[in-house]
Amino acid sequence: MFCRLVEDFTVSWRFRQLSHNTTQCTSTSAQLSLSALHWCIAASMLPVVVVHGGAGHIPNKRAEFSCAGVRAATRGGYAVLRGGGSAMDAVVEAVTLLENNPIYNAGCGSVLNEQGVEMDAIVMDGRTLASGAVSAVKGIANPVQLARLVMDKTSHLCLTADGASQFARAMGVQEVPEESLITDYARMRWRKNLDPDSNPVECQMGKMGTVGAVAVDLEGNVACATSTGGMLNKMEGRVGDTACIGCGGYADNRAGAVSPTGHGEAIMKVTLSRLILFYMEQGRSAQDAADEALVYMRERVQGLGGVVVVDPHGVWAARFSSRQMAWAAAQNEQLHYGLYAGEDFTQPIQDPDVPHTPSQEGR
Ligand SMILES: NC(=O)C[C@H](N)C(=O)O
Repeated sequence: MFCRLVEDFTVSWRFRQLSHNTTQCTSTSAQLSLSALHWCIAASMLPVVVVHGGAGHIPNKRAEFSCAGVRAATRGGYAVLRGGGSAMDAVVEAVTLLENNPIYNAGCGSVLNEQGVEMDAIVMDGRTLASGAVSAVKGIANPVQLARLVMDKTSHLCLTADGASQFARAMGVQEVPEESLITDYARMRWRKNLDPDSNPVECQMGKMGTVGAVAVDLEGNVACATSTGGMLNKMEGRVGDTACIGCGGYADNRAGAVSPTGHGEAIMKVTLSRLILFYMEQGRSAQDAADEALVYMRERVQGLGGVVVVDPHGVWAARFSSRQMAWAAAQNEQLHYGLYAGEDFTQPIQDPDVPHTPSQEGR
């Protein structure tokens, strides 16, 4: 509807130029006020969804699967938005698809600790600042959907461990056998990590794989969702950044939305998601705010990670300080994606997914 409106004003492609230099508006033939112009520019950039599949060091053999998965999840989230769905519906859809994909450290594919799989997830709605989270939850396929139920059906922000499981049962969420969430790869990494010769930092970096999404819908509402199995070999009951508001995600229609990935304890120390939105409130772009916060996290607490960010007008960024982060974004019927710093490949969203070899694969 918004796009059609922009066309009705017959200003077509010039809006793209004008979005970079609004002072040119005096030369446009359309008689629009500056605020109407800004509104139309913003509307022409909506909807948008940006997804990540975890920051870290992704083994070459898994890189293309990781990239294909974020592209598929982005298409899923974008279809929801194009059908008039809310930003919240879109991020939950995208993260559900990623939780169901065994390549990531979330839902099926989660890393193991001594207790098996313990998962964290969060959602946040930028319209009202409503949020829901679960931590150390076991035996369910889609923690992100349980987090949404916490938001929608309780007066609390976070439920943990057994309490979260009881709530899931009360809500009729189907329990799944733990075995169905454990992949051979997760088992292999767990065993390798127990090896006295293993390097725990390397093990962690090889299996980050948290998933997350941010979106702006046609109404200009923002939302975020993040889901993870956490850190390999974490202590039983460890609550990571993902379940903590302002750390593992934040969304506010007045500023934007963020979903992070990386070393959870570092993310929590700098409240990474809220820090990025704070920088945006000070006037920084999504990209500059993300870069500044990631530098701060590296310098202040030696933490590496990555983020996807949107502002309410649909300006987005996917940034990371780790070696890689699989990410994808959809906007204006274009799919963007990348894995290494500086990559931004594009293809029309309706084109069939073509397996793509990341440019630096094999390094
Ligand atoms: N892979 C990750 O991003 C891990 C997650 N942030 C955690 O610490 O639980």
